[in-house]
Amino acid sequence: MPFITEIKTFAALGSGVIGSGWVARALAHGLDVIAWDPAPGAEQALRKRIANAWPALEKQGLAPGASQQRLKFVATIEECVRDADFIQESAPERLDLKLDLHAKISAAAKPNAIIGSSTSGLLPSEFYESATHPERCVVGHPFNPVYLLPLVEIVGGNRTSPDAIEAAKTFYTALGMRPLHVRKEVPGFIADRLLEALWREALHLVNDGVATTGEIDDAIRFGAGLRWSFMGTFLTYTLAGGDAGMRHFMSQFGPALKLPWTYLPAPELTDKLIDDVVEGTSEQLGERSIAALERYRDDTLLAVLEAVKNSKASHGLAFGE
Ligand SMILES: NC(=O)C1=CN([C@@H]2O[C@H](COP(=O)(O)OP(=O)(O)OC[C@H]3O[C@@H](n4cnc5c(N)ncnc54)[C@H](O)[C@@H]3O)[C@@H](O)[C@H]2O)C=CC1
Ligand SMILES: C[N+](C)(C)CC(=O)CC(=O)[O-]
Repeated sequence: MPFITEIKTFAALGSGVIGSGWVARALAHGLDVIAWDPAPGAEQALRKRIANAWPALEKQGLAPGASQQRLKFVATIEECVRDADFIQESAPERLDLKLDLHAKISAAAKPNAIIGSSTSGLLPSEFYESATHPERCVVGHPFNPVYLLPLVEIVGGNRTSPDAIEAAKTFYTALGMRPLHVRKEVPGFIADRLLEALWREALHLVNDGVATTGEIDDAIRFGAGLRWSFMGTFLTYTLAGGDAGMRHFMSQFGPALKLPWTYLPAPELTDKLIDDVVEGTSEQLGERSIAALERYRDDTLLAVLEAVKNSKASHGLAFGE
């Protein structure tokens, strides 16, 4: 039986920070949404969060027929998923809770409706262990705020079908997102593995009295953070190697990885690792020269700076705040 890819009804289980973000995105894309959350007052809190997100979604542009009125809040898991074409779970990050919840969700859902979990890093093979039709179960890990940030990491478990990954990609793309298939099932996936490393170091810096949280945030938001909005670390460091690119960068700064700059153990800088990094970034460069990519970087940085400045001014803030 083919998976459902024409989605009219979206089910959201768990309507906290992330669940409400999914609901807002789905409503803005003109879907009917059914939500469930066991907390007292959850419906009111959800509707308040959506109303708060709506002006940004209106600025971005709503799909025809999009309306906050198309949200229905129900009292049981079964009512939430029974008629859904796509199901997204955003419950607390606890393995036992998700294991139990997915056994119930998948038993009550249409057998060919894709089920996605927002988990930040738990393994789908583990929490979909008791699921009915586990071949349609995936991770769809979003980023906060879910209704604006495009990235969604898609991860399959050991029983997920490749067609389910494709169906999830199709749906998330239709929701205006940028799916990234994480091909190996590893804890933390790709993005949180990176973010957690930064987070761990930031906490060490605070703990050691090196910097305040504000100073650390300044170190990110006035430097690499601006670059990261449009260029990842590998291409950024390719440019940091000058005309000689990544190979020069690796020979100059590679040894610093062995200095105690961070508390994380560094990988062995084997020839294979260097070659893989050089080849990967060469592929990313494509036909573009370093100079052309520098112009792209500079133009984009200026545009981002201008955008950040204008947006802050409209909120009564100076650029340096
Ligand atoms: N907060 C973040 O920055 C991000 C979180 N995530 C993931 O999204 C998921 C949800 O996290 P948040 O929204 O941040 O948490 P949250 O605490 O804001 O919301 C969790 C919601 O789940 C509800 N809940 C409690 N027990 C439940 C159950 N048995 N079944 C269904 N819902 C239940 C709670 O009432 C609450 O409304 C987690 O798996 C988390 O790892 C993913 C990306 C980013
Ligand atoms: C802190 N976190 C692990 C929940 C963060 C995420 O999963 C993604 C994000 O929005 O940064």
